[in-house]
Amino acid sequence: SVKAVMICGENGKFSAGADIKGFSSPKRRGIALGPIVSLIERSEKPVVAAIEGVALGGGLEVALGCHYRIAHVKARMGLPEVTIGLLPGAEGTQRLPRLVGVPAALDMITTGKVLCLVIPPAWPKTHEFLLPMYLPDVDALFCNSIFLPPGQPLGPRRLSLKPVPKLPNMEAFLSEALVKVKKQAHGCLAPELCFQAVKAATEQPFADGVRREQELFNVLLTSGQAQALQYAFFAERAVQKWTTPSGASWKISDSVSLLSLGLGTMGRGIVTSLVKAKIPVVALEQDLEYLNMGRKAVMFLLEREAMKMEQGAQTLDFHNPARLQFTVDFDVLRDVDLVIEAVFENMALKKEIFHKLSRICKPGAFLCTNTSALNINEIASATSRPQQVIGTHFFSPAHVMKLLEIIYGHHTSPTTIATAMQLAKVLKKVGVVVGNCFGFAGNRMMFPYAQQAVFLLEEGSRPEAVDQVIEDFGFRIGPFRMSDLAGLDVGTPARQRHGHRYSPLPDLLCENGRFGQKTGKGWYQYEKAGGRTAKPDPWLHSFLSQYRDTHRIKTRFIDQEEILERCLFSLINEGFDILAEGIASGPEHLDVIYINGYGWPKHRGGPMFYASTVGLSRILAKLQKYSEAHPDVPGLQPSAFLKKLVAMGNPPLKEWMSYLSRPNNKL
Ligand SMILES: CCCCCCC/C=C/C(=O)SCCNC(=O)CCNC(=O)[C@H](O)C(C)(C)COP(=O)(O)OP(=O)(O)OC[C@H]1O[C@@H](n2cnc3c(N)ncnc32)[C@H](O)[C@@H]1OP(=O)(O)O
Repeated sequence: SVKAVMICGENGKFSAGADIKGFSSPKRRGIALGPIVSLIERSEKPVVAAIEGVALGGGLEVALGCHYRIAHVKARMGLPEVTIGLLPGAEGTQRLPRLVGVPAALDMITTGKVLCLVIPPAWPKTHEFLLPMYLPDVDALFCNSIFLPPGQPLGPRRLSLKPVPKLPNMEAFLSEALVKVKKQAHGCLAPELCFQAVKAATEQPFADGVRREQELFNVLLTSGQAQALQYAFFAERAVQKWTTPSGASWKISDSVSLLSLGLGTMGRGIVTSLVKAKIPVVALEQDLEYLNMGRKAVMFLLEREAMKMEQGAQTLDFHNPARLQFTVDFDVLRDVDLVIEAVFENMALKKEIFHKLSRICKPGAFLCTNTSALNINEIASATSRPQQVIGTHFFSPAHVMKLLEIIYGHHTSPTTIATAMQLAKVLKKVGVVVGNCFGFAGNRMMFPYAQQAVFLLEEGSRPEAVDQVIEDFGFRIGPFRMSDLAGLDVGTPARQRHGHRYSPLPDLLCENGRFGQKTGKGWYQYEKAGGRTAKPDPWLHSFLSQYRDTHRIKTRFIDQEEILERCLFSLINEGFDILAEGIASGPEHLDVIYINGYGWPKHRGGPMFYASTVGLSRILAKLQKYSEAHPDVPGLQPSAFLKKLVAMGNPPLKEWMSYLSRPNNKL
């Protein structure tokens, strides 16, 4: 007597797909979702997927096996398997191209992007709750009637029986698409295998395509990259859970007002990011000329962001003074709830400003500093409310980069930490709480990495060789291209001495007017000042030779292994010290910082996860070897904590912190 079946989710969500934890569980072995989807499709009774909230991964694949799909206007759909190192392994790579065509299916499957419904303006508003599923750029077949026509044969509704829509130039299209996929993958395997699975749909009958999908799925399932990406998925969520026994919290509501102080590069990005999050913001500068320059730059950024959004400028509402105001009048400080200071990186200046803030701001206001390295306690000491002072280290460009490093000082209260974490959440950033030390967690680990890169040049390597190795590893940009981009005159504390070997090379380049891209010359040469295309520079090569001759440094050939290990293992080594000192509360925190703030390739899981896959004993042995060969080079002497973990038999990453006796009392 059943007429039709409707599959729906619970609590406003259709399905987030397979349980990601299960992929590494032995219980999962042998269970497959594809045959269940096929069974649904073969049903003699019509089956409808009613999609509300998210339909992701295996969830969307179930919907693709149904004969009809209807969706709530706010539904979000996607096949994000590629982001966790897999492919849609429940026949999704074969059904989706049959439904939406190869270009749209390839785009969804190889990027994992999650799509919202785009409702054509002409559609009646009366059916707001359940609308036919409609995705942008998609074949009209995707829009189904919400009424099941009685007695309609189900054959044409079974996607597996449909042909993949032809393209006039399929072969050319696929070769171009593969080039694009490889370029964007930066060494990650899953996008290319996703591509291969969709390609199979264009070449083979459904059943053969499914077999190919399974083969490729199994390759990915057992790959280290899938494990790294799944670890990163859970690590990102774990580090954002910050609670205190007292349950300290702070809500950012519409009535809260924030002030950003300083409209340099960082301040501009911070203001843009606050406006994007719809938080009322006042932008304050000390000087009218800087204010006007800053205003122009912020407006430019906001116009660009608005263009990317569906309803554009209207949604951001940034011409409304109640939402965004520019001023040089420090009196506005009296009314704001939270200040983010982003002035020049200079302790005396920051202290002067914090003293002023502390005098003018209302007693409850939180005072955040966007320093990237300076001592939070010293900044807080200039105020009468050190408990409300905290570091909020944004990464450039601040309206794009996902990381917010949150640094608590000696006196910072739990409520202040909770506030900064809440700020990160509202800004859709990943907030990671760390302790106070020079460079905090992220930059402190970056210093030895940058230092090693320069030492390698002294010893015989070239910027392009070092960058190539690091980029082949998966970083988007190597240390020298990055240095040229940021500007060589932007203080990299890699030049600090502390009684160890120090390389003056970056300073010498600055003395020669080579500040990087902005002057058209740095570690590389560029087509013009401000140019972006880095070319190896013969001038630099002969400068390096002369430098080595002057200092009687014997040039030697440095292989790729040494470049990679000295740069990355010194960074990881510093990470072990940071953990031992309680600056970060776990290796996951350092990994999330590196993936979201420093371009560490996600498919390698972050530096500490990578260390666990390389093996701690190997890392220790290599550090010992390099530090013996270069006893004067800082950053290569193995961390005591690393040695301890090796002595304890190389325990798994999740147990590392249990080998430390000093618990971190704030986190
Ligand atoms: C039976 C055999 C099956 C074989 C199937 C083969 C093919 C199928 C493959 C897949 O389906 S792979 C999974 C694809 N799905 C995803 O990648 C979705 C991942 N999740 C998200 O994108 C987001 O979590 C969300 C669903 C959009 C919700 O985001 P929101 O910001 O609202 O909350 P979160 O903090 O992210 O998540 C809450 C909570 O839920 C956990 N979680 C979410 N999705 C999954 C999942 N797919 N598996 C396991 N756990 C998941 C997440 O970790 C959070 O947990 P807690 O931190 O609160 O413990």
